[in-house]
Amino acid sequence: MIKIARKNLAVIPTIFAVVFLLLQVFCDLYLPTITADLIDKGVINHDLAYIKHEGIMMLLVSLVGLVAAALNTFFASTQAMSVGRKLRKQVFDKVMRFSNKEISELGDSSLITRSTNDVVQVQTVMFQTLRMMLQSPIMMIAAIVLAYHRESKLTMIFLISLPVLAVTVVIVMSQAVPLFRSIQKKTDRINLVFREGLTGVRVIRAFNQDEREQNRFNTVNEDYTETGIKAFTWVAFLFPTMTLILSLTNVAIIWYGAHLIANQTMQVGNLISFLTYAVQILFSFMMLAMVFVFVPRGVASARRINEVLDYEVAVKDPKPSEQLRLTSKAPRLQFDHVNFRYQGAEKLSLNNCDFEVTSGQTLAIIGGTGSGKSTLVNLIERLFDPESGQIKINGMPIKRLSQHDLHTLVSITQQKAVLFAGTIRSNMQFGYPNASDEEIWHVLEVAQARDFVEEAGGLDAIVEQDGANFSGGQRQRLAIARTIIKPASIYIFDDSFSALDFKTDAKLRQALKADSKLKDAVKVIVAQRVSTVADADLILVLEDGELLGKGDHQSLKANNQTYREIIASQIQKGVTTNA
Ligand SMILES: Nc1ncnc2c1ncn2[C@@H]1O[C@H](COP(=O)(O)OP(=O)(O)OP(=O)(O)O)[C@@H](O)[C@H]1O
Repeated sequence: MIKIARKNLAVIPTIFAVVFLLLQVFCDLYLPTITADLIDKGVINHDLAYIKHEGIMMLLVSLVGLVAAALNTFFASTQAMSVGRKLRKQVFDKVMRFSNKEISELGDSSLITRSTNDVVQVQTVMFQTLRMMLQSPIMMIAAIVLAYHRESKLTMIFLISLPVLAVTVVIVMSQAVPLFRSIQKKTDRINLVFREGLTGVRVIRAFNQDEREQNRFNTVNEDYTETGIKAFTWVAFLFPTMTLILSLTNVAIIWYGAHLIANQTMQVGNLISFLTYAVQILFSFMMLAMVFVFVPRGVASARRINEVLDYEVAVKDPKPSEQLRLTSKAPRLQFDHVNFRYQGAEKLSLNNCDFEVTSGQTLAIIGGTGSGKSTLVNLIERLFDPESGQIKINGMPIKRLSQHDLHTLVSITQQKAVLFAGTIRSNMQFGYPNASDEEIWHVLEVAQARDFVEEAGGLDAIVEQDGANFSGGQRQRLAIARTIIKPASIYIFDDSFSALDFKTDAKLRQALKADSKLKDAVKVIVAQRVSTVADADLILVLEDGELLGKGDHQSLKANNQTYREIIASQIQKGVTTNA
């Protein structure tokens, strides 16, 4: 929490918040002194001028206290909101640098909770620190000193009431704080189940598993609710108990004070101001107890946020001194004996992968499911680094390029087409912000998407979240258009043609080949169908991470058993058209 405060609180507004707080505390503490004087010197002596003077003074002090409280609240709340804004941005920026590995380790639902709920908890603690947490101890100590100064004998009552209050707070907090901590984890769990239910809603219905999912959600929801009720029951118990102690303390002060007045060892004004100090002391104690409810929750949240911010990302940029600069050489992609294994896996997912493709060439990767095709293309994008071997683009090891430069060189259509809520134009400009309408229509035409985009209403047609208002094949074509609108050296299409019918697949590949912008680039096509890869310059045949064949269609057909088997299986199924 301290780390977050140090990094994110602006100095000047924080100082203002503290200064106004101190001013407010001073005014609050000064008021009982004026009251005592007003009664003891003004009322008892029937001195009207003094009463008037002290009355105006009280009014002024109250007014200053009020303005100071308002200004403290203003600075405390704007600072707390600003800390929240900064933290959300920092978490978002960090998550943008995460690869799948980091996201799956931390969990995407948990990341959402951390950037929303946890940030709100930290924000609340920041506000309360600048408002109450500083105010309560200062007020309490100063009020005890002033009360002692007014009437030392009466202060003895606090020797009983304050320890009783402290014991009550400790008992309640020892029960409530662990419960509040576990609420955070349970929020993650609710988000996870809710999210799975949302994204998998069609599958759940198709398998008639609605009831099972509802029960699963009910279980986590009830667990969360029960924990919340238990935690707040403890808090609910705390406040009436504290109010009772406060009232009993007041009764004791009045009772003992009345005796002292009767014995003429104390004045009435002193008793009244002492009572005000007593309320301030006990009220500050209650506020401090409140802070003890929020602080542990906030600290737990701050820890969860720091865990994200301090998370060591596996793929890092090279040191500036080791970084290579981008050059405008003819594109070339090389895999130099690359081995790759997923974390914790026994087997290599890519074994001794070695090939080279140059400017204008098309590399195709074919193989069964789980053979390592996506792994290979993800390595080009540096979603993860190889265990051994090197990947080079334009002769430069990609590990020595900044990720920004690498992503400038590579443009990819992922296996699952991802579109963003907006319009067709905004989705296309995501690939190339300066793209003109003319350029957008051109790539839509190459990607065989022109017809359905025109039908949908042109470039301003709405794209819903995840592209939900387009079919799987249409989404893929839009994703392909977005990939090729970006100027790059290497274009990767990871199984991007799978949802297209044969005719569209063939037309799209032909248009890609004929496109002048892509002419000199290296094209990498991942596919399951032989017809999609047949006209590539180099075809890699993968099976279980092993590179079983390398060559063009004719040579593989003549010499490679696995490739022949793939062709045979597709002819049997009637899949190939021109193999
Ligand atoms: N994140 C991951 N963690 C661990 N293992 C993984 C991960 N992703 C993939 N694998 C494993 O690596 C192997 C290769 O997977 P990859 O996704 O590259 O296959 P693919 O050829 O693209 O398959 P498909 O055609 O079904 O997409 C598979 O055995 C898979 O189980």
